[in-house]
Amino acid sequence: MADDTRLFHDSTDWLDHTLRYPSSDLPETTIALTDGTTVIRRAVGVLEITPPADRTNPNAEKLIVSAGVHGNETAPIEVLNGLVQELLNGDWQLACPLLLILGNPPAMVAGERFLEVNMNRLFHGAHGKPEHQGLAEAERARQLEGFCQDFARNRGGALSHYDLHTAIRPSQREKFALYPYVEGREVPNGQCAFLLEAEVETLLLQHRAGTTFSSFSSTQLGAESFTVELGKVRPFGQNDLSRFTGIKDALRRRFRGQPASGRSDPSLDRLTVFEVVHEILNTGPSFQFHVPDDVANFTEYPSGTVIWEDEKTHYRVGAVAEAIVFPNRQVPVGQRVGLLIRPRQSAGT
Ligand SMILES: O=C(O)CCC(=O)N[C@@H](CCC(=O)O)C(=O)O
Ligand SMILES: [Zn+2]
Repeated sequence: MADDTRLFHDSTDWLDHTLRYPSSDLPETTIALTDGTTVIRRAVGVLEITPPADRTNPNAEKLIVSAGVHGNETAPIEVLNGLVQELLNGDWQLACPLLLILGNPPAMVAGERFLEVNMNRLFHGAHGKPEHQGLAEAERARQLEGFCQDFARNRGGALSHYDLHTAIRPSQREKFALYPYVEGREVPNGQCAFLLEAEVETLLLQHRAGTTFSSFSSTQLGAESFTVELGKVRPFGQNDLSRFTGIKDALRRRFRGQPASGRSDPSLDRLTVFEVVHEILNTGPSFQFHVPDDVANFTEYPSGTVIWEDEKTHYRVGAVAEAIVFPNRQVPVGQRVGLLIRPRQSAGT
């Protein structure tokens, strides 16, 4: 068992510490576990954990895992905190470098998606835009980018980033991942197998680079990055964590450097792949969104349905039915109101 009092002071664990000191600029603190693993608390809610130099890293990788970029998406935060506690308890040994992030501590305390501005639109340099100057969430996004850049530069191994979320709406597909757009990139089979191991059976291919955390890490750091939606938003303590054992077990397996489970390649057929056809943006005062507020993610609309309109345009579903993901009319002008998607069409179809 580690002496984690220097890391977490008077708090019971990492999450408790993060919620007690959400906006504090605490100095960096380092401890060594009895097995030689180094744990650095780089900032509130940010741990960089490195196994001893003589330990093998069988999967030759390093991992960034983030949760709580939206403060009210609590289940993945609880999952990550549980894994940290297991490691500090000495339940298992770490094989690869980790950067673990609880993204937006003040919003976590408030139980809100964000306080001033949606932090998952502030990456990839967007934190530097004039309209975001002085906002705490922009400063946090800039700080997190810096930690990720240092980690990518200083630690060896192939980099993956999993940014864990839960969705506002119910979903016809409970768990799904989004693969940020990087020109020419194909999802590696090993990543597909990992998603399936985590019980994530649906993958959505983005159609252009954005300002999300996963888009930043894939484009700027060359990581294999995914935003992973694991269920529905609920307050701390109200999550049924038995619905999150897939991701917890799969991450623990990677942290320990164990080989992927023995599923053979044909199992990859179980992954259903969608592509984004159209990103709906709030175009301003005349914007009308015709999708009801309570519609579930992946609800399908037949060809010809008018989805949104404004004084200049109306958008109709094309020749093939399209499904809605992340419908949310409560976003500022210029931001995403939803994504329209359809099953990926293979080349030639
Ligand atoms: O349920 C919702 O409407 C939002 C859930 C969520 O936070 N999703 C992410 C997806 C990011 C991506 O496109 O990779 C977000 O909206 O930031
Ligand atoms: Zn989210």
